[in-house]
Order: sequence, then C-alpha cells, then structure tokens
Amino acid sequence: MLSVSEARKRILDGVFPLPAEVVPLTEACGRVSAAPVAALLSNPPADVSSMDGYAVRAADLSGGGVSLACIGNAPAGHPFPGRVGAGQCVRLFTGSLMPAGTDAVLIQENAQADGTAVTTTHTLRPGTYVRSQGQDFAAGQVIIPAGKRLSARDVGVAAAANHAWLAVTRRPRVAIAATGDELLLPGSPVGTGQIANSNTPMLAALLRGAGAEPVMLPALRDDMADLATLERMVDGVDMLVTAGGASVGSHDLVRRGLEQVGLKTDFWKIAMRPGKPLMSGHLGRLPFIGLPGNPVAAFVCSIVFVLPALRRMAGMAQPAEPVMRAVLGADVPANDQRMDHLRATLAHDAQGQLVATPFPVQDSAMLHILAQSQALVLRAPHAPAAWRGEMCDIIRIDQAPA
Ligand SMILES: Nc1nc2c(c(=O)[nH]1)N[C@H]1C(S)=C(S)[C@@H](COP(=O)(O)OP(=O)(O)OC[C@H]3O[C@@H](n4cnc5c(N)ncnc54)[C@H](O)[C@@H]3O)O[C@H]1N2
Ligand code: MOO
Repeated sequence: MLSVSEARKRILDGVFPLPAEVVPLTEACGRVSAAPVAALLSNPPADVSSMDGYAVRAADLSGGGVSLACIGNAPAGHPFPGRVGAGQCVRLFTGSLMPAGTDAVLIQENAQADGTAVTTTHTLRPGTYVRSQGQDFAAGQVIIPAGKRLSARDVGVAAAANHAWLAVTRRPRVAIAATGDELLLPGSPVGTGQIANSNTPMLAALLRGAGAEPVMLPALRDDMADLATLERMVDGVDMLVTAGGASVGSHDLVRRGLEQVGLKTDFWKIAMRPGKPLMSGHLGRLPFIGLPGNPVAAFVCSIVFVLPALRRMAGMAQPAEPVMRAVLGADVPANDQRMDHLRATLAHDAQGQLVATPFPVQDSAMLHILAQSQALVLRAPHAPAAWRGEMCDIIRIDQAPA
C-alpha cells in the first residue's frame, strides 16, 4: 500500500496554483499573497521623534548645561518649516518630523521650559530618540513574500507601506459530497438506521477556516446513478471531495460511480490509520479526493491531504501541515504497517514542555473524542511501543490553519 507521504506527493503533483485577484486591504487577512509585496513608502518616511520633547542639535548640549531658544512648535503632521540653528530648539512630539538642522530629541522630563527658553543640564548623543528614515523598511523593499497567508500583522505592514489593495490567489472552491443511504440533514427526524450527516458540515467548516470556499452538495445515495450526477454538480469548482463509500463493501460505490463518468483514479487505499480507503484522481481536469466515510478518518485525511492540496492551489511554498515535537503523555503500543494518527489532548508539564496524551480509545467514528483533541500523535509504520515521557511527533489541530 502507498505510504502517507507518497500519497500526499501524488495529490500535490496533481494540483496547481489558482489565478490571482485583487482585494481591498481590509479583506486581505487570511488570503494568500499572489506576488511579493514591495513597500511604496519607507517607514518611517522621514526621520521622526520617538518621544515628546524638543528637537535639538546634540552639539549644543555637549557642555552639560545650556539654555536654548525654542523657535517653534511642530506636532505630528505639522512639520517645522524652517531650519534650526545653533542655540535653538523646536517643541515636538512623538511622531513629529525632525526639523532641518536638528539631530536629537531632548525629552521634556529633562528640560525646564520658561517662556521660549528651554534649559537642561543633560547631554545627548546625535540620534537620541530619533527614528531614522526607513529604519523599519525602505521604499521598494519586499515586506511580504509571495505565497504567504496574510495575518493581521501583514495587513498592518502593507498599510504602513501605503497599499490599499493586495493581489491574492483566488479562494479554491471545493465541492463536498457525502455519500450514504443512511444520511440525513442534521436536525431532521431520525428514523431507524438513519444518522445525521456530520461530514459535510464538518469538512465545510474546516475548509472555510483554511481559506477555501466550500460548496456543500446534497448527500448522495449509495447508487451508481446518483453518484453519476456528481459530474453535473461540479461546474466552476476547483476540487471535488467526497466522503464515504470508499471502502470495499458492495455499497461502497464512489470510485466505480465516478469512473463511469470519467474519473481517472490515481490511487486507492493507503497505509494510514484512520483513512485506509482514501482515493485520489481527476475527473477531467478536476482534482478529486475521495475520503473515507468514518468522520474521524474524513477529518484526519482532510488535515493530511486536502488542506495541503488547497495550500498548493493557493501558491504556498510549504503545503504540508507542520510537524512539531511533544512529550508523550501515555504509553502507546507498537504500530502495524499503517501510519497512525492518534487523537490526543495537549497540556504543558511543570517544565513548560508540551505534552500530548492520546485518548485510550481511537475508533475512527468517535467524533466527541476528535472534538476534544488538540493534536494528532504521529506513529510511523512499524514504530515500536513508546512510553510516557518519550518525545513524539505531532500535528496540531487546535489552531487556525496557516
Ligand atoms: N471489510 C472491510 N471493511 C472495512 C474496511 C476494510 O478494509 N475492509 N475498511 C474500514 C475503514 S478503515 C474505513 S475508514 C471504513 C470507510 O468506509 P467508507 O468510506 O466506505 O465509508 P462508509 O461505509 O460510507 O461509512 C463508514 C461509517 O461512517 C459513517 N458515515 C459515512 N458518512 C457519514 C457522514 N457524512 N456523516 C456521518 N457519518 C457518516 C457511516 O454511517 C458508517 O458508519 O470502512 C471500513 N470497513
Ligand atoms: O482507517 Mo478507517 O479510516 O479505520 O476508519
């Protein structure tokens, strides 16, 4: 069976970055930059004061006691128009432009003002309390690389660099179809043998949080004709994700149902738990990922395969979920040939180290345990038993995806 990393590589090889669109800066948070963003302005645009006080010539203060003539007042946004000569100073405030001829700021706590006379016994080095032009970034400098999911901090730096609009990759539109005769819309009266469809809303929420635009299709019946209708429901989408009907039972028809309308299957079944019956391929040019129906398997496979594919479509350089290290909070048995993803809680120990404690029951239908989990503990194929206190690899599932 295909390994998890080989399956992910094959999925990533089958998807491509989407085109760019331009959005207002206020809509850019969470989107992915489509091109490097270069500063239109330096920050600060000119030398400015970092404190409230007086713009002085440092050389005037070198004697250790001086009285200066205050020749003007220059609040932020109101630059002093003239030049400051020897023995003179200008009243200014945090953010004020440094007047021509000055090179330091005497903070008001260290000065006595009496009318227009400002006296001090302090000495200053040139540059004291001055933020120099371009100290943060220079005009033309790249402040945001291409392929970065934009944070509120990126919005701030882009605004400071005078951008009102940013080019971002279009949100991937992902059609999600659950399959199963037993499925009902959550909230429906539930008859014998029926269950609420949890996969569609869960996956839509996960994908929306990851910056995609989910298109929730109605649940399909375990029926070749019903599955064939999928082909007509995916106009204008960038990826098709199904959940369910992936296994070997006689009612698990997704692969055959889609193959009859042109699906080219790339692979089916991988060495993963949960998620063994995962499948992938293309319906025409449309990338397709067939998730297993067990909701925990559908979720874990989405973290491991669907989100990386969406990141590749968004043009991100690092599509795979980052793997972190943690201390194991419980013993775990030796693993078989399937790479395992144990649902676990996270906490910090007395030394401040992250501790991941897998739940003792790992059934792939147990959504309540998934909902309480904050991480997946990764167990390589054939890993030997591991003991509480050993280090392990984890993927966090409790944070907004990046
Ligand atoms: N003989 C074998 N049986 C199974 C194997 C196997 O290798 N040999 N693999 C098992 C594994 S692993 C998984 S995972 C499941 C996946 O099967 P399917 O993808 O065909 O999923 P379904 O049979 O459609 O459903 C499985 C389970 O999940 C429930 N379900 C399905 N969709 C939803 C939904 N949208 N919301 C909530 N719950 C859903 C469904 O009712 C079933 O209980 O196959 C194993 N079997
Ligand atoms: O691997 Mo399945 O995905 O056990 O539930």
